[in-house]
Amino acid sequence: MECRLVATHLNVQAGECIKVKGKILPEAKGFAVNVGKDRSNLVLHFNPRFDSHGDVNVIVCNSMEDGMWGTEERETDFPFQQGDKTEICISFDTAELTVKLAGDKEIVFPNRLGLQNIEYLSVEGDFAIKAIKFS
Ligand SMILES: C=CCO[C@@H]1O[C@H](CO)[C@@H](O[C@@H]2O[C@H](CO)[C@H](O)[C@H](OCc3cn(-c4n[nH]c(N)n4)nn3)[C@H]2O)[C@H](O)[C@H]1NC(C)=O
Repeated sequence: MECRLVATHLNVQAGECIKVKGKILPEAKGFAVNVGKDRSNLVLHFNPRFDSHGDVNVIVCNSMEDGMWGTEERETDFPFQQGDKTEICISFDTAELTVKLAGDKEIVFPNRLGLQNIEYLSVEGDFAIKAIKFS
């Protein structure tokens, strides 16, 4: 997937929120928002798939530790449409991450790495970023 943004040396604390706002491309196959310590240690790979890797309209969440993927968790309640504007808010504590989506939908994913702060953010794939907000 094409890398759209990489932010490093962040210091996002538990309870704070990372907001990613943008537009899903009209012919999107998928996009991903990754947060963690660095590119090889992701506490969350949040990957909506419209049609990629054999998945259609599925959100795949996973972690990565020392470059090795963990076990995927999949969500088929899919609140995204190709061509739409959308906003994703990621917050976390030492136990879990919460991803707030459109329509008051939430996805909770375990903080498998036990991270107490987030230093790394990347956005990949068919997504045109409008704004990134840390609050
Ligand atoms: C059925 C047997 C094989 O399982 C498939 O195995 C594929 C390869 O691992 C899985 O796709 C990967 O799933 C990952 C999340 O678990 C990622 O979405 C990965 O694509 C994005 C990606 C990121 N990165 C990456 N490397 N380093 C960093 N920071 N990012 N490398 N590839 C995808 O290529 C794919 O989701 C998985 N499918 C199932 C149903 O399990």
